[in-house]
Amino acid sequence: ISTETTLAGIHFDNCLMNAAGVYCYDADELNQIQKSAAGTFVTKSATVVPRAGNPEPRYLSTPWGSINSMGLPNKGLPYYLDYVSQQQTLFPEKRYFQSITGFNIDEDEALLKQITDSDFNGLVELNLSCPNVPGKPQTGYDFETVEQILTRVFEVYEGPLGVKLPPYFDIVHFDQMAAILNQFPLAFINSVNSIGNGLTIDAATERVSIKPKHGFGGIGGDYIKPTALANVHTFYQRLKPEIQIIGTGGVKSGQDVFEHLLCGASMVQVGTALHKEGPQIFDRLTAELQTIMQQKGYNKIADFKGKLKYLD
Ligand SMILES: C=Cc1c(C(=O)O)[nH]c(=O)[nH]c1=O
Repeated sequence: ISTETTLAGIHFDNCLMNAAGVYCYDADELNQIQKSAAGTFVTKSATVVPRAGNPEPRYLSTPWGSINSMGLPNKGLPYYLDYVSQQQTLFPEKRYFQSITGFNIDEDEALLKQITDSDFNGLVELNLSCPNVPGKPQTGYDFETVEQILTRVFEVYEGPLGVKLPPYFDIVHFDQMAAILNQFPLAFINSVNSIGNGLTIDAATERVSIKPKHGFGGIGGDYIKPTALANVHTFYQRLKPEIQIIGTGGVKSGQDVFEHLLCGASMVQVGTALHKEGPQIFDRLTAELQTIMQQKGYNKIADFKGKLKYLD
């Protein structure tokens, strides 16, 4: 029973990894994912210069998931490129993900040029969906800008690259985004980022849970699994087969992983549940997925990937 997978022609021993933003801020956290049962890791979305992020409290775990308005705290791209370079030397057969996010198209280009000029041999995850930088709109909801960014990106970058997308909620939006994405030689898309600008409150104190943005933040966890599965499956139906899908959102059990794969994901990322349980979650999720596969008579992911059945 194998939970290995292939993405952009690259083999990973396990289809599970962290979601950008969780357990990936610095070398200490990334080392923990590296040592875990995860097949690889993605770094925290890196910006041109380091950022402290938003004031705390900026993250809250709730019974059904999480809310966050981190504000893109990160060590800056050079830090992560150095770390990944070390890991590439230690583990030459492994490939890693570098998440990046510019605040404009020129920053995206600058970040990609830095990666090109480095010895990075992994995959780039261009984050188009950070919901928590006050004053900055969700790029992923601005279709013209997405098209402009991807046009520039593929003029300047040649390595395997995918985009981290926000969740969409409208069939016409799915059609429009798929039509844009299908124009480009993307290695993958990653659906979904947190559902932006949710609000959780504490009835006892009559206050919001987090400090930034009057308590508004990205929602993750159980709350978002139906939305995540719909986005994964919709893009699986609409994108050309060369563009694979990373499924993110609401994963906390082997069944959740199975559901994302059934909807068409080739890789599955874990955020909120990883934050709660720690990197040993990957042992549990892998074992639970293998049990489900065994019960159903599947030996490998290809046996059921994307084979969700309809009732018609
Ligand atoms: C990269 C910024 C993001 C953040 C953040 O740093 O606030 N939180 C998310 O839920 N998703 C993001 O993409």
